[in-house]
Amino acid sequence: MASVCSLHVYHSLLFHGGASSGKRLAFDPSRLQLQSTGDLCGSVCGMRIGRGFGNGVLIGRKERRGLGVGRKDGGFEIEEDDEDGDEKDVADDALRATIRKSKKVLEKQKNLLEKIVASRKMVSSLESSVLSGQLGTDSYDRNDTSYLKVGQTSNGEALDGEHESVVSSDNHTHSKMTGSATMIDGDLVKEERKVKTRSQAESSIARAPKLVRKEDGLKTASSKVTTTPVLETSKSTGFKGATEFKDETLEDLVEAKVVVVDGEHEITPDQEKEESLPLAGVNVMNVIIVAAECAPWFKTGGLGDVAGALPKALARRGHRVMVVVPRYGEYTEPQATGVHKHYKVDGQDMDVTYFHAYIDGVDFVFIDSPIFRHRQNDVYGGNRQDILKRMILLCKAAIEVPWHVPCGGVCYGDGNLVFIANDWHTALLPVYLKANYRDHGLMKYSRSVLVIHNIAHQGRGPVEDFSLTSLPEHYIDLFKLYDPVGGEHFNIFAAGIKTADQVVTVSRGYSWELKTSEGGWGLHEIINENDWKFQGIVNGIDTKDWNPEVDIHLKSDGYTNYSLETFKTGKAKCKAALQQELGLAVREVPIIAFIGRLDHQKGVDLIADAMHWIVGNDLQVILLGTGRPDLEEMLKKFEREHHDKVRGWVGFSVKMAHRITAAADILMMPSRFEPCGLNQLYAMAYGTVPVVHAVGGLRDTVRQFDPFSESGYGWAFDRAESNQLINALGNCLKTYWNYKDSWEGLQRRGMTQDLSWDNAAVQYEEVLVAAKYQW
Ligand SMILES: Nc1ncnc2c1ncn2[C@@H]1O[C@H](COP(=O)(O)OP(=O)(O)O[C@H]2O[C@H](CO)[C@@H](O)[C@H](O)[C@H]2O)[C@@H](O)[C@H]1O
Repeated sequence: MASVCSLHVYHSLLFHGGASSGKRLAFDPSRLQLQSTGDLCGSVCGMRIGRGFGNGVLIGRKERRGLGVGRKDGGFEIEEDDEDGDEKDVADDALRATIRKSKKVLEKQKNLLEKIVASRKMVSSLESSVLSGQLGTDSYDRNDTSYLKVGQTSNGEALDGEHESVVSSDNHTHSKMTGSATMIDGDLVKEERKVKTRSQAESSIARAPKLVRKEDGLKTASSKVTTTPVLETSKSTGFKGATEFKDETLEDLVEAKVVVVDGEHEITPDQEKEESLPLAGVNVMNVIIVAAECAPWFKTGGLGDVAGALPKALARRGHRVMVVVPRYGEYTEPQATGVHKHYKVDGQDMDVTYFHAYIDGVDFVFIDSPIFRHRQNDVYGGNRQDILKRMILLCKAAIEVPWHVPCGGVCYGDGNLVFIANDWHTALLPVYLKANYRDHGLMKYSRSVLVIHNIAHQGRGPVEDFSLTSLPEHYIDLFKLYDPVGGEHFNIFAAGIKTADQVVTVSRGYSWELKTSEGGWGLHEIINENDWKFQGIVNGIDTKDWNPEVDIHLKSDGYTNYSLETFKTGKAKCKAALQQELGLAVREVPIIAFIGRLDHQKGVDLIADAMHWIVGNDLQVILLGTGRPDLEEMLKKFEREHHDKVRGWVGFSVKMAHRITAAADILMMPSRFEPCGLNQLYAMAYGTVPVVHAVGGLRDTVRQFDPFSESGYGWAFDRAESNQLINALGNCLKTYWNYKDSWEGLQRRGMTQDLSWDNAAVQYEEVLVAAKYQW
C-alpha cells in the first residue's frame, strides 16, 4: 500500500502538477530524504499536506510563479524569477531521489513476487511428491494416494527444529531490469531453500493450503492459479503471459498490481491469501486427541461425544487432526495399516497393531491389542490393574503414532504437534511424553494438553501401582498424594495435571469449582498450584449428529425431523411416536425426561425423592439410564409403581436418547456436580426446556428464565435438594400450561443458540497455541 501510495503521489506530482494554487516552490530537503518504502509515502504525502502547515509547498513546474521569501524552518525556498537554475537543480534532485526510491519500491515488489512464486512452487512440489507416492514410510502402500495432506517435508520428515529439511522448488521467477524498465518474464531458475527453523517450517505449513482427500478432488489454492505469476496493469483485461513495465507509461506503472489469473476470474494476492489460508491461519498445527472412548464407535458418556466431535471442529479450522483410541471391537471403517509395534506394560511385551480411518477430515487411529479386544460393551471393565494396564498401553502406543502410522501416506511427525489427553485414562500421556521423550531430547516440539471432563475419577490406587508404569523411579513423586481418606496413594490425575503443558476443564464454572476443597476431590491444592495453566471451555455439540433437522433417529417409527419453523408440529409428532413406542397414553401432556449415567453425580436420588410429587401432576416421565445397580432397580420400580405415567428404561440406547430428547418437553438434570453436561445442550437444540441444578457447566449454559424480560433458557436451582427440584419443576410446568408464548420463546431461544463445536474449537486453538509456545 505504501508503495502504491507513494507512486501515485509521485505520478501526480510529475504529470498533474500537484497543488495548483501555490505560488512558490518551497522545498524542504529533509522531507525528501526518504528512508524506506513507508517513508516514501509518508514523506511525499507529507509534502502535499505540508502546504497547510507553513512547512513549505512543493508545487508542479507549471504552477511555479511569483517571488520566494526566506524561511526559518531549516528548509529553503526558491524564488523562481531570480534563481530559476537553482530551483531546477533542487527540483531535479528531488525528482531523482523520488525516482530512486520508486525503483527501490519496484525492486521490493519484484522480490515479493519472487517469494510468492517460490512458495507456490514449493506447495506444488509437495503436492506432486505426495501424488507420486514419494512420501511416507516403507510400511504404507505407495499406491494409496487416497488421503493427501501437507504436514511434513518432501522427504517425509516432520517439519520441526530438530530436522533440517531441504525443500527444492524447481522453477522460479527470473527478472530482468534494464534502465528503469522492469520485465518479469517467468523464466525459470533453480533455487534451493532450506527449512531450518521451527517458525519458518511452521509458516510454510500454514501457508501451504490444506490438502483434501483425492476423491474429493484435489482442491488447493495453487490449483487455482497459474504457476507463473502474471503482472498485469490495472487497465488490461484478460490473460497476458507477462506484462512489461515501461518507464514512459508511469501511470500504468504506479497503478500496477499483481493479479493471478486462473482462466476464469482474477484473484488478487490478498484475496488468494484469504481463500487459501485455513481459519486457524498461522496457528495451524498437528493435533492428536487420545481418549478411552469415542462416538460413534463406543461411548459410555460425554467423553465419547467430545472425542468424536471436537476433532472435526478443529479439522474444520485447518488443523491436521487425529484421534487415537483403543480398538475394542470389529469396526467397519478402520482398515489395518500393517504397522506393528511392541510396548512394555508391567514388564510384559504387548503387541500392538494400528488401524486407520479418515472421516470428516479427521484421521481416526485405532490401537489393536489383545487386552482391548472384546471390551466393546465394557470399556472400563475388569479390576483396577487390568484397567490401568490398558490405559498404560493406550498412552504408550498413542505417543508414537505420529512417528509410525502413516495417515494418507504421511506420518504426522513430532514437530508442531500437540496431544490432547482426556481424563485420568490418558493423563499418563503427558507424563510419558516428558519422561520417555522430552527428557531425552526427543519430541522437543511436541506438547500436551490435559482435558478434565470429570475429576471424580482419578486413577487412584496403592503406591505400588507405580511399578506398572515403567517410569523412572524419581517420577513417583508426581503421583504420590496424601489425603485423609485414602492416606498416601498413587494418583494418575495428579501427575497428569502437574506434567501437562496446559489443562482444560469442560466449562468455566467447573474450572472454578475444582479449586475449592469441595469441588477438587482432593486435588484442589495441586490445581491451585497449577492454576496458571487452567482454562475453562464449554463443550459444544456435534450439529450433524444432534440436530433435529437431520437426526437419523427421527426418520422412522412415526418420528419426524423438525426445524425452528416446524418444531411445534414436529415435536408433537415425535411425542406421539414416543408415547406409542413406550406404551404410554398418546395425548397432549408434558413429558419430563432424564437421560444419563445412573450414579451419585447425576442426582438421581433427588428425582427419587421428588417422584411422589412429580407423579401427582398430569404428566408423563421417561427415564433412560444405566449404571449403579441400585439406581437401575429404582428406575424399574418407578415404572412398576406408576405404570400409567412413568417409563424407566434401563440400558444404553443412543437411539432412545435422541428420540426422548426430541419428544420430551422438559429435561431434568439435578446433577450434584456437572463439569459441563451435554444433555442440556442437546435438549435446548431440540426445543426441550432444561431444569437443572446450577452447578459447573449447567450454570454456565442454562440461564434462568426471567418472565419479565422474557429471557433465559430454562430453570436453574441453587442447591441439590429435592424441594428445590420440585420448586423449579413446578414453575416450569406452570409456564408450560399457562404461558404458551413464554414457553415458545424458551424453546425458540434454546434452538437458535449457536451451540456448535466451532466456538469451542476457537478457544481450544488458543490453548493449543499457548501449549506450543510453552517451554
Ligand atoms: N443410558 C444412556 N443411553 C444413551 N445415551 C446415554 C445414556 N446415558 C448417557 N448417555 C449419553 O451420554 C452422554 C452423557 O453426557 P454428559 O455430558 O451428560 O455426561 P458424562 O457425565 O458422561 O460426561 C462427563 O464428560 C462430559 C464431556 O466433557 C461432560 O459434559 C460431563 O459434565 C462429564 O460428567 C450424552 O450423550 C447422553 O445422551
